[in-house]
Amino acid sequence: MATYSRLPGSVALITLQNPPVNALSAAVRQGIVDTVQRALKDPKVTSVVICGQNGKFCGGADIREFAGPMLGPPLVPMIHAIEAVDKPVAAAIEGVALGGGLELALGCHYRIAHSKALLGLPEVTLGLLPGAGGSQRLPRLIGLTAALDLITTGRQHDSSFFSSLHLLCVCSQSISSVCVSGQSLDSRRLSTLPCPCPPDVDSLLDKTMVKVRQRSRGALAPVACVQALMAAASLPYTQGMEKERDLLTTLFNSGQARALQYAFFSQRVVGKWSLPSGASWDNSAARTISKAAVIGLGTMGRGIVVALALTGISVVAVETQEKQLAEASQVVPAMLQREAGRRSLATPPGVISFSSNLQDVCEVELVIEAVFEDMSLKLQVFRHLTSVCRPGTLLCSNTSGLDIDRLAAVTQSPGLVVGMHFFAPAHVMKLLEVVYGPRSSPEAVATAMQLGKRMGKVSVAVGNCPGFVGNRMLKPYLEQANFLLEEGATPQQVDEVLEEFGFPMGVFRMSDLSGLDVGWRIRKEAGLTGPGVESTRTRQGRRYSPLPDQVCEAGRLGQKTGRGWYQYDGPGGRVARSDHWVNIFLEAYRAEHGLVARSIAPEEILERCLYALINEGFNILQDAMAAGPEDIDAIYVFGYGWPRHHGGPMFHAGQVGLGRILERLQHHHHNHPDVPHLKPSTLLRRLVAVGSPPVQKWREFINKERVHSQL
Ligand SMILES: CCC[C@H](O)CC(=O)SCCNC(=O)CCNC(=O)[C@H](O)C(C)(C)COP(=O)([O-])OP(=O)([O-])OC[C@H]1O[C@@H](n2cnc3c(N)ncnc32)[C@H](O)[C@@H]1OP(=O)([O-])[O-]
Repeated sequence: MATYSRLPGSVALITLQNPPVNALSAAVRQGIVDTVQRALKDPKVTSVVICGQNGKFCGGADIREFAGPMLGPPLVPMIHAIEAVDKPVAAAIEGVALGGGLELALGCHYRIAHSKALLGLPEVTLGLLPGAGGSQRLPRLIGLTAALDLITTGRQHDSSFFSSLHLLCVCSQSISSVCVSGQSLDSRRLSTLPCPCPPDVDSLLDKTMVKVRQRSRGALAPVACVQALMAAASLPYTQGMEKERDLLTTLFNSGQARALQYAFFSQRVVGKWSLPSGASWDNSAARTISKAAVIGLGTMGRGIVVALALTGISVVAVETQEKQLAEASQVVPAMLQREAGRRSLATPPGVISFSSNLQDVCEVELVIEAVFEDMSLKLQVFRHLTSVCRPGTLLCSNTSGLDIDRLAAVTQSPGLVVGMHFFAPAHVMKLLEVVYGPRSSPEAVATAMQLGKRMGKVSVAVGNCPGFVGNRMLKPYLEQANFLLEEGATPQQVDEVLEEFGFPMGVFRMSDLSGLDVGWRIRKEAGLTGPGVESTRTRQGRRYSPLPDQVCEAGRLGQKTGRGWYQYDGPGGRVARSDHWVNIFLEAYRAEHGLVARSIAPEEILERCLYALINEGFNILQDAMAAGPEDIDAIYVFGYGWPRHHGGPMFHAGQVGLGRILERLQHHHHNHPDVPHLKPSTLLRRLVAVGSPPVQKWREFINKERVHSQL
């Protein structure tokens, strides 16, 4: 709703009220229409101020209402009517003015914002465009070039940025005493103004279109945003608004908008974590950490040190190898400075002290171990930590898939051990998997989740199983990609199909970037390859592809060696070029194993890679290693480059149709009975059997099935 009050004098104050961010729900829109009418009818009122309750102007259209029928007064005519009134209307902006909230402000004749307010048009991130006149009014006010950048990226900025674009005036006191009466409104109605364009407008629009297509492959909304701004640059306002409406309708009805809105909510759902034990975000207290230590200063450890220091935590950074320590103590402060500058931090970074002595962690509250991915080494570190740290210190491991329970078992307080699985580079990547074992205490999980949030991560609580959630699902995906090479595909073919789907990098390019030796070492530890293991295509009772092992044995470890599945300009090179060596190698391999290459359709490549991964997601839900599909989807969107406009693997499964996924998995499993990952999961079968409920209902269904022991 919106409330109406008269300030002393002749100003009417309209206050939007819809916690937590005063989103423009049907009730709020109706409230605005009614209160504006009231102000117009009152002869004593000479000006109107619109503000939001609780120090937040407005977070935009109410996204929760998008799934239902349109009720209440529509936004576009409401904003237009405000712009047309003959009493001056000012938007008094505190907190946020985002999306429809900023569009409402653009319909007002004046905008006054608190210096700390955050503004922007983030609709593109929800698969939409600013469809309440924002795509037409904003460029008329700040010019086409600046509007293109803001609208196609959805970037948010503070009020001083917008003040420099003459969008608003900044004030640092209370906004309640704004006085704007007695001034002419003719030039304040943005819809009546021309759109300032640079002389090379066509070239600017063309370049932006190319850029957005490259940046967000396959995404519809950024392209529609450019098209709407083309209309603003070339058409009168009314026709521009028609174009905006048509484009918005197309986007609204697209699966991409549904996927992106789902991704918005799933990011928030994962913060409200719960464990099978009943512990959850609202019944478990987190400790506030101010001193932490990181053990191991390789790539991951360095990133973690920077991520912690950026939140103001003092860090003891420990590395026992002198050379590595000397290098890290040079590199880490520079990384911190760069990142702190980029983020214009409010909190000063924490102090980092470097040490080669594990004893130096004795005063900290939390330790993150980030040594080499080797169980015996990690066990040794945990044994040592438990003897030197103060009782009550939280001990975390950055392992990407090793058993947290085994690490906990060698400590004095197994309840204080959790996994904190960061993704490289750890100070940049948004995802954090917080891994709990059966003995992890709610306090330890809550503290790790809270710490992740402070570091700006999307933290997801996951169960302790090999590979946890993300890497466990990655395994069948990688496996299918290798099998496809055996059967006749090339790395480029597979990568192109996956990149066309929207991944920033196909599976082989990604493996080259991460380093092929990472998986090689894990397979050696699992006894799947290495000296004494027979070079067959069946190992441990199932189909196995020795292809990636053989590539490593040839000294090709990916970008770091200048060669892997592709060739690069040299060690550390970034640009992948196809390599004749790989084609010859694949031919020789097929000949050796009596395999006849066949031509494989892109659909088969996509289905086998994605559906094997999705199937494992169902197994993970079935095993209660993730609380719900949103957890898996957030992990894939924020940690594995899953295209956000496809929502996440589990959401995508729902979009494709669970029946279809089941049928295709059955088909591929029939053709490859020696690949267990293609065998459809029981949960998938059960969901199909009950009529394929929407993804939002799965969590409830799984819990019920578990109670009745159906899973
Ligand atoms: C016709 C077309 C018109 C127009 O062009 C389209 C739009 O405007 S599209 C819209 C364009 N606008 C946007 O894209 C802005 C989207 N919002 C944001 O970016 C951030 O939420 C914000 C910066 C506002 C606050 O960040 P923070 O302080 O870290 O807090 P938080 O993020 O945790 O959120 C707290 C709670 O608020 C909820 N909620 C938030 N916004 C909305 C909403 N619009 N609606 C409903 N709910 C919303 C959120 O779900 C959460 O609920 P819960 O139940 O407690 O989990």
